[in-house]
Amino acid sequence: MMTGPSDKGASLRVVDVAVEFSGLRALDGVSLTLSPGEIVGLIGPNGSGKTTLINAITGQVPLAGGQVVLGDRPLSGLAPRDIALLGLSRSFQIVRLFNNMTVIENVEAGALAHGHGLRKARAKAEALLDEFGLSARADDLGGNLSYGDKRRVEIARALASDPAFLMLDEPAAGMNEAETETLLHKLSALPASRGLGLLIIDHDMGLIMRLCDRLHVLAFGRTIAEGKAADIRKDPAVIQAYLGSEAGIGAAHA
Ligand SMILES: Nc1ncnc2c1ncn2[C@@H]1O[C@H](COP(=O)(O)OP(=O)(O)OP(=O)(O)O)[C@@H](O)[C@H]1O
Repeated sequence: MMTGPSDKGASLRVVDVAVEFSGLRALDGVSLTLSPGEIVGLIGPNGSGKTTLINAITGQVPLAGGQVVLGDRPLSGLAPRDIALLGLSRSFQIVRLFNNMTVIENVEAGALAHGHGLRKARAKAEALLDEFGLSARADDLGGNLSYGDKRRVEIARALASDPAFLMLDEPAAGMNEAETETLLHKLSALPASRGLGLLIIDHDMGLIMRLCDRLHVLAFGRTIAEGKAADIRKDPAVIQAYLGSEAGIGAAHA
């Protein structure tokens, strides 16, 4: 079993990755590097392979080609739990909380799973609940929370393991404008305060454009563009993929 996080400062590299489902190529030749301290947005139309890429990085789906490397350590073939122990944490598009556990227990679970003792896990969970404005909900059952609160608990739980890299799958989905704005500020502070690299999928282009240092764009399982948000907005291949107009990128999912 793997123990301990990888070297802080190491980059996460996705190299020429392919994933297949019953012969369908969901990802084909995708390469991406995520470094500590940066926020990369992973965007693309529905079904373009964004969630599959996170699943491939975190070991939830096997690779049909290419590799994922953390520092100089290949992750391919490792179980999701071992990849998580190396410092890769994630949230899910459909929130996965323990509905019959309290909010603080849910967040503690993230720390306990990474080998922290009870006292340290509790202290970490309390600090994270405070950071994400969830302290008043600490003793509520996970299942009784609003959708936006569930998403924030899931992010807090993912952070409880002190990850080197955090991958968030549509963290703002279902949030109202005020909740999204608060989330934006919390997320934008993470790379500097914790030195982590953040990979984020979201259909809210306002959020993505403001939050991300760089964007990586998928369509039909392939990379069609990567670069700075301002350049991506004007990229003809991206405009074509998003309903055929530049306004479409901002308006289609805003
Ligand atoms: N477990 C699976 N089994 C079979 N096909 C799958 C599986 N997971 C994903 N796919 C297919 O792979 C393709 C990419 O799906 P994926 O969910 O990664 O796209 P996405 O870009 O995240 O989409 P969305 O924006 O709608 O969440 C789709 O055609 C999808 O139907």
